[in-house]
Amino acid sequence: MSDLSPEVHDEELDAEASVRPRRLSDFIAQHRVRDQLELLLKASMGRGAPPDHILLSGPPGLGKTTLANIVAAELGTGIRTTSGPVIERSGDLAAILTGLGAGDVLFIDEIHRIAKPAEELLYSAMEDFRVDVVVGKGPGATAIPLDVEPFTLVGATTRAGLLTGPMRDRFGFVAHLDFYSPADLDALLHRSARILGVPITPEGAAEIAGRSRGTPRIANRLLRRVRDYAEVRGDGVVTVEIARAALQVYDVDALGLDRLDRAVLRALIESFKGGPVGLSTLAVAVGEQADTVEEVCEPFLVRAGLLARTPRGRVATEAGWAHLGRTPPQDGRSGVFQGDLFARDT
Ligand SMILES: Nc1ncnc2c1ncn2[C@@H]1O[C@H](COP(=O)(O)OP(=O)(O)OP(=O)(O)O)[C@@H](O)[C@H]1O
Ligand SMILES: [Mg+2]
Repeated sequence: MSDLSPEVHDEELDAEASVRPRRLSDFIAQHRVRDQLELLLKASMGRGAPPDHILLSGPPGLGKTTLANIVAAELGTGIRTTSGPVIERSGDLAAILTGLGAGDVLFIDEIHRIAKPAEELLYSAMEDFRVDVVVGKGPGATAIPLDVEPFTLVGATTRAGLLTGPMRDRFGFVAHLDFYSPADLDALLHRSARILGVPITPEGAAEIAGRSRGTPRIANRLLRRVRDYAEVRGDGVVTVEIARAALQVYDVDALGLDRLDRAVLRALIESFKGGPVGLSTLAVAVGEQADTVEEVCEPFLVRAGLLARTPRGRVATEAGWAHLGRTPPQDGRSGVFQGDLFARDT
């Protein structure tokens, strides 16, 4: 996995923990979501009842897990963490639900990947704070109703579109996290550098911020890599020169694209003449899972205006061609995206 992938590396968990904000006031940017959450939490504490269930969606590394933990910290309650793919049988989920304390937060990561029977059990728990556990099989099976303490479900998903309607409807608060601006990431880098004890100049921080693909996790990761470089090849201070030299070593280009992003763009342009080409074909061309290309590379390539998703497939934009230093063919047959009416972000 590359340095720019927003997914978590194992050895990274400790490093992330040290800079992870604990309270809402430490959470950088995303002001709208922050304000809305603050209202929701304060109102519920005033009433002495747990807040509505909360759904957090957005690309990897933007702060969903961080916010889930912040919700519990602000409420002063316990938090139980699990994830969709882990809950295979509804019995697993029933055990978790009945073990919750009053007012606890249940955090289910990747909630779109929860198995169907467990999902149905979750409906009644979310709505009525009770679950029916079926014991036995066939005609002799009986449903035993069990009470669940009032709790708040915090669900996180990178693919809100994959959630079923009934599931989405049961969340009283839905927040979508968006990519961070370079200025936000700049503030985040200064905060992380302070916590890690890394001396950094304003220009050094700005250079890293601009190449972090709008993603806090990547900004923090690049900061750690640049710090390594500064300590080994410099005097420990992260300056703009050090940041540039280090990011070159780590193969991060001026827009923050990494090797896989560039491979996707290059395949699209060089192998498929700019598209349109289907996602799975494109994924095979770069030797990656379609999911990874769709969830990790594409959101950023689309946001950077280099690639567009159309009903006919993926196409490179003019900026995409230009980023690879190429001009799109002018024969009218190329897939250059001109911003047509049918473009949609699916
Ligand atoms: N708003 C923020 N302010 C400061 N740091 C942040 C913020 N958002 C995220 N981070 C940092 O980025 C890291 C990644 O965030 P987090 O683990 O919450 O992402 P995620 O959305 O849960 O990603 P995934 O979808 O991969 O689970 C955290 O360790 C945290 O340090
Ligand atoms: Mg997470």
